Amino acid sequence: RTNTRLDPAVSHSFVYRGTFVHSTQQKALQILKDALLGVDTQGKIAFIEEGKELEKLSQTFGFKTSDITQLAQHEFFMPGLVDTHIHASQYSYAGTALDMPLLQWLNAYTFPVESRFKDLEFARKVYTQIVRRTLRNGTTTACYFATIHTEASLLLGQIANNFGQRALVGKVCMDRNDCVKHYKETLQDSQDETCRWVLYPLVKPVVTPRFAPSCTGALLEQLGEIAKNNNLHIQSHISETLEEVKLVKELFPESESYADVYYKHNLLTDKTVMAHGCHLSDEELALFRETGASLSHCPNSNFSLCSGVLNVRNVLKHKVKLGLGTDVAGGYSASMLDAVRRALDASKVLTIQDPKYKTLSFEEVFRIATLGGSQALSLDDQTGNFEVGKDFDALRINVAAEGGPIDLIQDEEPKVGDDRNIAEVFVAGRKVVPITE
Ligand SMILES: Nc1nc2[nH]cnc2c(=O)[nH]1
Ligand SMILES: [Zn+2]
Repeated sequence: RTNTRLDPAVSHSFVYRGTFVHSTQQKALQILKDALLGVDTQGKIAFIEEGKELEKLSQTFGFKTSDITQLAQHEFFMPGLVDTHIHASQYSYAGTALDMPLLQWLNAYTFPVESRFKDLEFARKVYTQIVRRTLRNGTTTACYFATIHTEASLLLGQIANNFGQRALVGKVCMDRNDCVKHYKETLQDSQDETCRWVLYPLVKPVVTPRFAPSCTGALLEQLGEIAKNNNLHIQSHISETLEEVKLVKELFPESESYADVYYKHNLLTDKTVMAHGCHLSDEELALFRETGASLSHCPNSNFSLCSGVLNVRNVLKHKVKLGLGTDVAGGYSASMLDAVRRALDASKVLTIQDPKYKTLSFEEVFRIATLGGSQALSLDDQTGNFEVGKDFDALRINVAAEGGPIDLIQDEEPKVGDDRNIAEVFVAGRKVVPITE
């Protein structure tokens, strides 16, 4: 299917004036009032400067005052949210089946549902719904797990691209599954199928060993090779539960730690994102730092499956790159704003357990959900904040949205909103929400 809406030739340059909120390396939350932001025909940020520079900017970039869209008092732009870990294939049962710990949950619910993605019509239905839902919730970049089925995984990439969502899409690899015996593949198939990929402007492949217990050492070895030879992104799970850590110790007795299993197979690189990491040791975090690998914090999932609580302060202390993830359907919500709230809750749990633990501020979590996520996915040269030269991935927030969840009482009050406050979503300068098809 061709989609003229996504043809770069039809996009126009534009300018907004008003409040812009984003994160930088120096400041967790920077609020730019009365700023002018221009987007070029390639969807990139051409300038972001103070309103008083209007004269100079309009001359340099050749726009008229009448070309500027003025934001209202109760509106602002923020960077798009980056979901660093989400299972698109598990969306059909999100919000159910959270009554077991991880390893039982995988066998009882996950593997049987994922087996169904051999059926492309089922895949199309679920994948269309998850892309629409996450876009409406402000996820401009998603790092997806699909299933072991290549055709369906390619379809997910096509759907994300057609709706205009930036995405990494992973065909899941697993050659070990003793519980749902037909839901696995041979080593050779896993390898060959991983190498089949169609390129879209917004969508890239990500090498995806499910996690160490689903893979033989030989498969991990091959996937590490493929990633290295093609300079590909890598994603998996690590140290989500204690039971899983114990299992990995038994399956890979020659490795010093869970992180060492991935490290030995060349799967910890500066383009790797590992989900969870709740039970990683300081030595393992140091290995992440050394290799440039990152973590995806998925607090809703960690609470829902009673897996653990990630000590984010300790991760940041080790200077490991960190993003936020929904981990649908271990996490019951596909909303990154939910992930933000749960990340704050997780941090407060640690403070309740130890009053000396410094709770994360909402500014810090905002940064992890935007700039942090882009760094965790090694996409921070393209997205994550409003720096000149990056793509314009942005949410137009209306604090006083009609039918929204909050009331404006005093102008400056910080408030917690939800998807009803997300009026418009832009990816690479294209308006992708409201969805027009
Ligand atoms: N939460 C979660 N953890 C996993 N570990 C291996 N597979 C999965 C999965 O599908 N979800
Ligand atoms: Zn997961």
